[in-house]
Amino acid sequence: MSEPIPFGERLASVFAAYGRLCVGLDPHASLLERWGQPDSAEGLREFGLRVIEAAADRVGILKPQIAFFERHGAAGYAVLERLLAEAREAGLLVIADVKRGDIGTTVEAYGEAWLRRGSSLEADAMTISAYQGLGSIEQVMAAAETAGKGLFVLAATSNPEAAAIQRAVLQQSSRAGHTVAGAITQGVISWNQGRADAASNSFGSIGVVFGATTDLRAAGIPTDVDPPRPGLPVLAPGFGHQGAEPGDLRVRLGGYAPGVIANESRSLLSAGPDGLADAIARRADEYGAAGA
Ligand SMILES: O=C(O)c1cc(=O)[nH]c(=O)n1[C@@H]1O[C@H](COP(=O)(O)O)[C@@H](O)[C@H]1O
Repeated sequence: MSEPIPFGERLASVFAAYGRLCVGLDPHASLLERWGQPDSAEGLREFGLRVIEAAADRVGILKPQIAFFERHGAAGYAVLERLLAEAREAGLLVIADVKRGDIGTTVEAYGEAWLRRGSSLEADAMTISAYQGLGSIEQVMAAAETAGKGLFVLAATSNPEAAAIQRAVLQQSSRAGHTVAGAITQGVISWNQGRADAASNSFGSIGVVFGATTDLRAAGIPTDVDPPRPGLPVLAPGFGHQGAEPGDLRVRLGGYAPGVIANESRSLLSAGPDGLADAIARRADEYGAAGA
């Protein structure tokens, strides 16, 4: 196998070619109905193929939400395998939104499922939870980098219920006094900075998830900071349906803005199969016009 290109480098190329919009592949039952598709594996396949067709060459990043495929059991996973392969063949950077996490040895198996080169579920990156401690996912962070893959660690998510836990202040640890969200963010930044080739990379390969609607300062993540070096990839859902707009990006994300992947799912998918390509192109232009 050829030497993999680091995920952070691939992300930088995608930003340069297409900007930061990421199309969310979230086949909600209500959307399948609106698209005239059955709520079945066949419906998922048709829906997914149309989304990939509309996204390819208009944006550079696709985020399938795995729950909507898991609803259909093995048949849903079979469709997902095909869609992941089609999307990657179409040149899209694919972030599998799986939100996995567990003790170290088990979470390593999740990493192999979604990020191992040649796996039937191979994606370019996955979302992951550090609720069992950032140390529990270190092996996956290392394995992802070796394979040229990325990870997005949940830090300050977009759902309002998250605040009580994510804003809690650590009592004991080298990051005592930081919020949970702040400590995870700093841990990921430090990890990227500790890589041998950190200085030559524009982006690290390990990123975080910040909700675009989240008050990051209140979550203990100051945004009036110089962008970290290497840059921190930030998966930011919450644009579109959840209320954030392209023009808000710099204000909300501050020094983290350069690494932001702006995910939109329902706001784009609700344009239906016929209007989707135009909706994606229009929205990609809006991010560009907002200097975002
Ligand atoms: O990790 C995620 O992608 C995620 C994190 C988060 O904090 N909030 C959030 O909405 N998401 C996901 O982002 C997508 C948002 O969808 P829309 O609200 O329809 O744009 C869904 O797939 C969510 O599961």
